[in-house]
Amino acid sequence: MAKLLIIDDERAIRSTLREILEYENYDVEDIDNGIDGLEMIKKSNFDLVLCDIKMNKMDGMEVLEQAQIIKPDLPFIMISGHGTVETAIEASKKGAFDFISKPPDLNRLLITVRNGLDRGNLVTETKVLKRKVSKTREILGASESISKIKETIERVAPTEARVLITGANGSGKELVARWLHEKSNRADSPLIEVNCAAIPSELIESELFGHEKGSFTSAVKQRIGKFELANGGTLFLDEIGDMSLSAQAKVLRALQEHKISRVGGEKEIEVNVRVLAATNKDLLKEIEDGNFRMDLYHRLNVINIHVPHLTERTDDIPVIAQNFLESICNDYGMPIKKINDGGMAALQALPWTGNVRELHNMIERLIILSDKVITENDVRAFANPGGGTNIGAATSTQIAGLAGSGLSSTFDSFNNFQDYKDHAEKEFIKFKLEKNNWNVSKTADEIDIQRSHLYSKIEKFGLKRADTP
Ligand SMILES: Nc1ncnc2c1ncn2[C@@H]1O[C@H](COP(=O)(O)OP(=O)(O)OP(=O)(O)O)[C@@H](O)[C@H]1O
Repeated sequence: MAKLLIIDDERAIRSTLREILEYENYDVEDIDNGIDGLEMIKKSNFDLVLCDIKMNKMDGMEVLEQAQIIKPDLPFIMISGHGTVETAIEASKKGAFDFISKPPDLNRLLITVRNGLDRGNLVTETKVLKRKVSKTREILGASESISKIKETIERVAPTEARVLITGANGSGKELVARWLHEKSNRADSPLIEVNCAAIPSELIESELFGHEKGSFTSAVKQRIGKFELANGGTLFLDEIGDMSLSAQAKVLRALQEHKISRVGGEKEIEVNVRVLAATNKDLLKEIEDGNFRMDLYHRLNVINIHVPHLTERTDDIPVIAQNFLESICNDYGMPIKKINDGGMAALQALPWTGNVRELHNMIERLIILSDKVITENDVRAFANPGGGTNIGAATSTQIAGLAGSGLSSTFDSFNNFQDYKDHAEKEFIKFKLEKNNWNVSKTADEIDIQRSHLYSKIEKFGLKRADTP
């Protein structure tokens, strides 16, 4: 039964409304002033409020305004004996659902209340649905390549085909995987993600297939692996190019036989899982170098979706940037800022080494640091300090300065480019980790790479906190 509150300082009006509404089976409470009315709104869950405009202690418009802060979705119907068009407009501008005049017309009152309640339900339902899909952001962009990707998703999602999603970091591979799952017949079952780069190679098999208690030193209790957890649904193997060869052999067997066994277990367990995989590596090159199994590659690569680099689809930047701008401003609860034409053109000209993820971070930075209108100067000034977007920022004088500052002897100690790059990368990561007290998430955010990548770099360079043995 819907719960209604009447706020009106005229006793006769309160009892008339109450009688009519209770007759229609609504649960009604009433109060003669706005201050107590607001207290009641705070404490109880009303579905709708009917509120007089002209009241002594607190004006109805003020009640409406304050109620909107406490319960922004609560529908308000304003009542007035002085029903003028102006008042109605003012009330609806402030967020009232509708307006009725005194003395209330029975039919109009009932229809307005019913509509108000319907609207309230719709708002709640929409919020619930939005929350449900919130992890799957719309794939923005209308470029030819993005339109083709969307078309392929529609076509391939409802099938059981395995899909290998390729593309650079932050280009949207995971988003594509999410949509393949959402639009599949498995959408009601789980989508389980495994970031193969984030898991040390000795633990990946246990992560994927689970383990029996006591199967290795730290296996203190039985563990269910991701293949089993994804049963009936989809398993997304992200960064598959970083998976160890022994784990690859086991994944291959699971794909061929639809069976797995837990580490240290004898039993074979049947699994019904659709596998999607993603990588930023060139798997054919990895095969050539002996790091990836050819047979697994063919199993995974039934359909290939390649997500191009953002610089190959700069036409999409305005639409993505505008969407990010609105959603971030909304999240911060601030008025939506604007990007002027110069600012947008400057965004389109950046190198976007971190792709759409970097664009998102950049827009967030611009919202925080710029004034109402984001200009070309703002884009230049706040281009990513940690990533590669600041290309051109180091002047020739600065470079000359570096050469004269003793760095030239450092350069000299490296014979090849790769060694120097590794050294520079290692020192940079070490510096940032130490600066952030080895908070990996914070460091990953600051230097604009995925946490999983940071973990694999830490492993690759054998980095350790100064205080660990
Ligand atoms: N076309 C797009 N429209 C809207 N948002 C996008 C789009 N492409 C990517 N994003 C957003 O950019 C961020 C990075 O995307 P995602 O995680 O899918 O990239 P990825 O290629 O899987 O990255 P990585 O290789 O680093 O794991 C996410 O927040 C994602 O929602």
